[in-house]
Amino acid sequence: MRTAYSVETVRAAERELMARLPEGALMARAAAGLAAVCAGLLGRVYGSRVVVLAGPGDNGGDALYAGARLARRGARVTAVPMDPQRIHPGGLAALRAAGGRVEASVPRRADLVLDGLLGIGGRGGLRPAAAALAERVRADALVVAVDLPSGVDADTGEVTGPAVTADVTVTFGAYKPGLLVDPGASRVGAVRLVDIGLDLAEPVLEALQHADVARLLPVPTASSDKYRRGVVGVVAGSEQYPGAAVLAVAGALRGGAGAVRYVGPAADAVLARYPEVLVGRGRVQAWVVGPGIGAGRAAEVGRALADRDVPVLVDADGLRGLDPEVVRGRRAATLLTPHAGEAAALLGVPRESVEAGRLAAVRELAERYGAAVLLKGSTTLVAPAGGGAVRVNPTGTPWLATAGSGDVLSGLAGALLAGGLPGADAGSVAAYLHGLAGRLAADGAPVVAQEVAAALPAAWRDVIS
Ligand SMILES: NC(=O)C1=CN([C@@H]2O[C@H](COP(=O)(O)OP(=O)(O)OC[C@H]3O[C@@H](n4cnc5c(N)ncnc54)[C@H](OP(=O)(O)O)[C@@H]3O)[C@@H](O)[C@H]2O)[C@@H](O)CC1
Ligand SMILES: Nc1ncnc2c1ncn2[C@@H]1O[C@H](COP(=O)(O)OP(=O)(O)O)[C@@H](O)[C@H]1O
Ligand SMILES: [K+]
Repeated sequence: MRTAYSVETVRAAERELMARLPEGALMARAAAGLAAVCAGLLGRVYGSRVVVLAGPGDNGGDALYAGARLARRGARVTAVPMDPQRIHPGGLAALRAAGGRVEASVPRRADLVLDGLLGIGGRGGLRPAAAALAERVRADALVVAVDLPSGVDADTGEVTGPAVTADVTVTFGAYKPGLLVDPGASRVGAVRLVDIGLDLAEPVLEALQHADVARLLPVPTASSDKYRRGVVGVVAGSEQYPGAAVLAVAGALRGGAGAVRYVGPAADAVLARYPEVLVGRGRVQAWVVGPGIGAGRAAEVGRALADRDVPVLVDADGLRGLDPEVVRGRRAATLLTPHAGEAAALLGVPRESVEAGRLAAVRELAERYGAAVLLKGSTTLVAPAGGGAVRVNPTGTPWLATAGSGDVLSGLAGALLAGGLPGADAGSVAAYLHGLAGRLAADGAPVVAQEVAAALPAAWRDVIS
């Protein structure tokens, strides 16, 4: 599991460690790690041109000390302060002692730019002086962000004004949520973690890895039969959108359900493609309600939710006007799977504010409905019902933004619910496999939803191998 920690937790761990170490030891560790990554990126340090954008706090200090290390190895290092009156004194002295220079404006030529403007102490978008420096960074230089790209909120990934876009981010002690959640995540480039010895408490964000998913996947045993493996009931599709039913069923079959039971007006289309499907109501171990059902089918959603002891996944049209009290009153797991537009409608806010603040939105929905919530999109997030760490999906590809791929995800997550996984596990494991299948199926070219479903067995095998 990859874990990310809040600024508050990182600061507490830093205080605890600093009390036991000589002054400056932590910054020295950070700077040494940063300089080592920069040296690796440069290849040849001697004679290279390095620009240090130096902010007023310790982030600037890290960058200046790293610049000093590179200068000692023969790099031509120029520091440009954001505010000449407020620059890390120790870092500045070290850089000067190593032969580095300080200039008021960004030099025209650089091989590598260190963004040491703001780290975890940054609040809001870059102020004008910092923004002006960041904008002058030449596109042909490698940009290395110190701890995080300046202008990205460390706790949320929000970007509320100008911000740096890095090729590589060297982060210290722990991943911060802002490095893993969009829009911040799109600005970090490759992330390198430098261990500085922090002893961290609870993470606020976590990302499953192959081994975690392999451990969670339900696998049949000698005593399994189709009922024990789990029957998924799929309430999906309409005369207008029969394909949604076929795709949700495809996801459920490929998700390891013992059987799939289809309820709705698209049975002919479903059976033509999947003769193994049962048609009509009956006992199930989880319901998937909503993909492509169209408006005005609230009664069917209500019927599934009223089965309070059976897990239910609600997606797409099923989410319209969903009553928090009904969901909160359930005993079995409920998993809601909105995209940003559907989440915005549930929260009564504009879509843009969900996209700008994805973590806050998914947490708010999980809290309001007392349910696990999977927020789809460029960084899919899954919040558990009772609070606790949010999962961010590390697989996936923008090629998945294709009609019907969300229907496949619903069926897949429904099968995992039927297999006994709790809501947030079912959602995050489904997102992981779905993302991996999307990558395998796309392989750099356009993909359609059916192909994502067809690639699920390959994704599954990849995870357990
Ligand atoms: N924690 C750890 O374990 C370790 C931490 N380390 C390092 O310390 C970094 C944190 O340092 P930090 O606390 O000094 O804050 P930092 O990010 O430099 O920024 C604060 C300054 O920025 C300013 N400012 C704020 N917002 C702004 C804006 N929008 N636009 C412009 N200015 C803005 C703010 O000014 P003010 O708001 O006070 O006017 C203040 O002066 C951390 O990221 C890591 O690199 C490592 O050395 C070792 C281990
Ligand atoms: N930019 C993106 N990057 C990665 N995945 C994305 C992106 N945009 C959408 N997706 C994924 O594509 C799927 C689309 O689902 P959804 O919006 O419900 O579409 P549909 O209703 O047509 O199936 C989701 O799994 C979502 O996470
Ligand atoms: K930075």
